[in-house]
Amino acid sequence: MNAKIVLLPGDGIGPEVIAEAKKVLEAVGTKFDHEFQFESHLIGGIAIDETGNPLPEPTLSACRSADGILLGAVGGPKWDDPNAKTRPEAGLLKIRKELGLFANLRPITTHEFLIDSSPLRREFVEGTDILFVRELTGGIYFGPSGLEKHDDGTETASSTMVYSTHEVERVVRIAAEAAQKRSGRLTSVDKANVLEASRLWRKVAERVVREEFPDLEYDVVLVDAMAMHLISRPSTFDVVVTGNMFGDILTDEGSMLPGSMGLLPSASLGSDGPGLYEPIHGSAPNIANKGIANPLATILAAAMMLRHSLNLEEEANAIEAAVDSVLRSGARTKDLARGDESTLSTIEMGDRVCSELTT
Ligand SMILES: NC(=O)C1=CN([C@@H]2O[C@H](COP(=O)(O)OP(=O)(O)OC[C@H]3O[C@@H](n4cnc5c(N)ncnc54)[C@H](O)[C@@H]3O)[C@@H](O)[C@H]2O)C=CC1
Ligand SMILES: CC(C)CC(=O)C(=O)O
Ligand SMILES: [Mg+2]
Repeated sequence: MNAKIVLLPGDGIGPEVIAEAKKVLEAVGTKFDHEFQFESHLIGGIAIDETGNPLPEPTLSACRSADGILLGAVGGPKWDDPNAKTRPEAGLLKIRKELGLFANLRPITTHEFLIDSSPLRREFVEGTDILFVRELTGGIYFGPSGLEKHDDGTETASSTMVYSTHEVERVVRIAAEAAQKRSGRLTSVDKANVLEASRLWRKVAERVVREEFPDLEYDVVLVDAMAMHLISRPSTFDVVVTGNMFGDILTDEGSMLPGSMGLLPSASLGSDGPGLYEPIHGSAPNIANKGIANPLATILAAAMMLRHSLNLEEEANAIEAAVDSVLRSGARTKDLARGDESTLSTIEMGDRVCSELTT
């Protein structure tokens, strides 16, 4: 197959992990006889530096005509000035919105061969296999916001959580369909005891499940309690659907179940057009340019791209199997190593996955 893949390396460790994922995609292309054409474009802080815009028009139009989009990460202290006209993160929010990518799939699975990399005790972590479905183009990251300056020099700022019936319906359907294909359990997470937007979320989610997916085992959990249950009984969850900010926070927390943010990929999907695939982590400025970032989340995001956007299931499985086998062999980047275990660099880890694929 011929496919155009747009790479958006971004900032910090973004270019380092994207380089490894590209290498793995090239290895898969050679193994399965595909022609992947790669085009790199600007997003985030580097795009602000070069064009003044965190999502320049050429980037957006290249993405619109792509078969799949793979993103590293955006942001960093260089662009953190609260008085700046724009921020790197605005580019990421805008591309998600412009491409209509309302459903963000974030799988969290633990494996026997990685259990010792988790900071949590084995008995809590074992058997975890959760698919988070995070709403991605609504909620508090997209509602009206403002900053008011007062005469006495103080300020008032606001960010508003807004959800409409349609936004909840469509993401709950995606989650419910995924649950039907898995263990048939769906949990919706909200803060309906306090937030009006969550009360609408809960009402709509319950109706969609009752009317369209009556066979699912369905429950609702408040987000604060979910933060606890995610650690104390993660293996009891199957598919979890939640709003934009709650999903963002809970999945970073959930990354400690397998042991590192550097392991978790994500797929952002809309009703049509290309999907966008990225690790769940950010630009990790504290480890950028040191050659120690874990590239596996981005490599696994590339596998999700092959599966969901290019319909290449066998190729996606091959990447996932190669990653499993490399980890099973004991290979660890610094984030996963315990004690004085020896560690691989970002590039060495990418190389190990490639050679596993080609043997
Ligand atoms: N999707 C994106 O582009 C995202 C961007 N950000 C941005 O990233 C910047 C840094 O944010 P942080 O809060 O520090 O979150 P972060 O996710 O970049 O890093 C959190 C911690 O995890 C570690 N980490 C992250 N990815 C890793 C990897 N692949 N291998 C090994 N260790 C890894 C980092 O070293 C750090 O200690 C900010 O500007 C933030 O806005 C944050 C989250 C998502
Ligand atoms: C806009 C992003 C920085 C939000 C985020 O942290 C994420 O999508 O994981
Ligand atoms: Mg996040």
